[in-house]
Amino acid sequence: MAVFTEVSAEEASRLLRELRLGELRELRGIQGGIENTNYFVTSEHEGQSHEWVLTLFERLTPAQLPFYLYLMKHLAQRGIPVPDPQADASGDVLHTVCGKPAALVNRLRGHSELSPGAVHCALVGDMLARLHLAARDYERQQPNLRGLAWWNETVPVVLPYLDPDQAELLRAELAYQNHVAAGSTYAALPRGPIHADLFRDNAMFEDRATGPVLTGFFDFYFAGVDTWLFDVAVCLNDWCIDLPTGAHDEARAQAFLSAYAARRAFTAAERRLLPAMLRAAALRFWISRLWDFHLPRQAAMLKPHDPAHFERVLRGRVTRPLGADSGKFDCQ
Ligand SMILES: Nc1ncnc2c1ncn2[C@@H]1O[C@H](COP(=O)(O)OP(=O)(O)OP(=O)(O)O)[C@@H](O)[C@H]1O
Ligand SMILES: N[C@@H](CCO)C(=O)O
Repeated sequence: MAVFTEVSAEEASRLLRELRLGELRELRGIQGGIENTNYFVTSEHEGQSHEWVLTLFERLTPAQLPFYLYLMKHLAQRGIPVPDPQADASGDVLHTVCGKPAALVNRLRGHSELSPGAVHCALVGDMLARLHLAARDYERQQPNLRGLAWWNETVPVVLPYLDPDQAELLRAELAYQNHVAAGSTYAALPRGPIHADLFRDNAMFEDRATGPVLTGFFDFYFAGVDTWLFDVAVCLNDWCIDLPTGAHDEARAQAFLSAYAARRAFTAAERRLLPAMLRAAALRFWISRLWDFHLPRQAAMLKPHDPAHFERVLRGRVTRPLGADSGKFDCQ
């Protein structure tokens, strides 16, 4: 469980009172997650029970948080199923709990699908395109704080922990990504607010008689303004791979891309840079996992993610680009 800060029932009750959400009935630390402290909260208001998620932000600052919280509100108001941050009497959605910046959002129904099929990937592709389009008129600006500038800063910090072969791959890939980002095709990529961390464990589904239904995306705390293609690549590298090997699953990748493109057609620049962005997305999570693994923080119980997984994914994206097996890949 990633509980970095213990929240008492008194603290949680105080927040519920401030937000006029009724009486605390249950407070439970959440297993999973490595960035923030999360609790499930149940409140009772006028005889009705309500489920919430309380997040205490451990690394993000109060200056960075309004971008994420108001983005979630913006999307929720446009019908994208995402948690809606609850406001106090003066309309503020950023609160303080145990001296930390905190937010309370509605709990999404359903469960994560950790072994997705093509049908789940298509639902995610469709909703991701809807999210990109719905966020176009979001006015706050904040870059992807885990983008190229952060990779350039962090690679020298993690390099001393790597063997020569890994260090060579990391240095070479970073140089390649700096080169790609300096080019005119990259400059032509459409951009806007992106989720930037939309892994299998950041979406919920409900199983209905007619098939799975996507009940929402959550964990927007790595969102930022960046290329839409980077978001697409992050999803392809997680939802549409065989986890043990990191290899693409072409049926799932095709389902994801076709559903996305049915909502928003990919541009010529996007089609050209998809292989490079798949490498960028693998590099991003290899670096952050190396950083979390070798420079860990204190937590009541914390399982860092395995960095070797994204080293494997990156090697795969370099040596076997998407479509290499079938000879063709369609993201029209
Ligand atoms: N709004 C929500 N509705 C339902 N469940 C949620 C919600 N927010 C968080 N959870 C649950 O809490 C768990 C941890 O949350 P989350 O993934 O946001 O952790 P984190 O530490 O903030 O981020 P990360 O995934 O980046 O490590 C999730 O796997 C999910 O089960
Ligand atoms: N999704 C990330 C963790 C949170 O950023 C990973 O799997 O490394």
